[in-house]
Amino acid sequence: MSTQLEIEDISANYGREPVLTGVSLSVDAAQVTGIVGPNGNGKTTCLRAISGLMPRMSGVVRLNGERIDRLAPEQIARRGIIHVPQGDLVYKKMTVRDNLLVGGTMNPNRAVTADRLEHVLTLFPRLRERLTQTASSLSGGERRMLGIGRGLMAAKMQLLMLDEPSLGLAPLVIDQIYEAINNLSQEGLAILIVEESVERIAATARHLSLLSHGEFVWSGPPAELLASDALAETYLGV
Ligand SMILES: Nc1ncnc2c1ncn2[C@@H]1O[C@H](COP(=O)(O)OP(=O)(O)OP(=O)(O)O)[C@@H](O)[C@H]1O
Repeated sequence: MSTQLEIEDISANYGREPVLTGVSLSVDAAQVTGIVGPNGNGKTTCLRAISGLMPRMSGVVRLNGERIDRLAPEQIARRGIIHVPQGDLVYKKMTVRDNLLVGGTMNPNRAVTADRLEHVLTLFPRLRERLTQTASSLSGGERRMLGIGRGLMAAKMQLLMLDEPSLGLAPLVIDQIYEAINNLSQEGLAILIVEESVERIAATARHLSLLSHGEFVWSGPPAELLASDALAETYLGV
């Protein structure tokens, strides 16, 4: 399995306090990798560091062996790193179709955009049924699908990063979102997901890393984390 993304010894901060201290991680193609851990421990910051959104950081980020940590966010996006942030950042007054087309504005031509649109609508049939509706009329789950779908309109996709894709959704909708994630992974995409809950991501991820106070304190297969009372008690408060 080829390694798509490697981060090495990343430290980052917003102000005086370090938020990440020397974290390293790799993400393989055709696999789902998860970062889990309690709120406020640096999970989102980790994704932001990969996307080039952390001006105060050190360490190395490589995509397919090439360093990208000195590139601007838009250059990193053009290399194929898709970052779907937490919350549903959709344009509420625009239709589902137009929201998706916004995701394809950097594409080289219309044929690529048409191809991507068909891919997204196959992945999320609900969006096909609602193409001409405004985003404001969608349910929470449909809005989440639209946010992910907009990211997937990009011409180049090397790594998909999702920040808490299940947040605030009903279990049935979470299952649908994770089914789409599984399909994307089977198509060969490397996927990195931040989730607070280990249970939510355990069946999908091949590998999890547990972030606590800005450091990875454990990495391994999800079953190992679920089976460890000591890890769960110490770091997850369960
Ligand atoms: N823009 C910012 N400016 C200053 N501090 C920030 C900023 N964003 C996050 N922080 C702080 O950095 C720390 C890590 O936040 P981060 O969002 O990465 O954690 P998280 O594990 O993803 O938690 P959550 O799931 O709640 O987003 C927190 O203490 C947070 O308050």
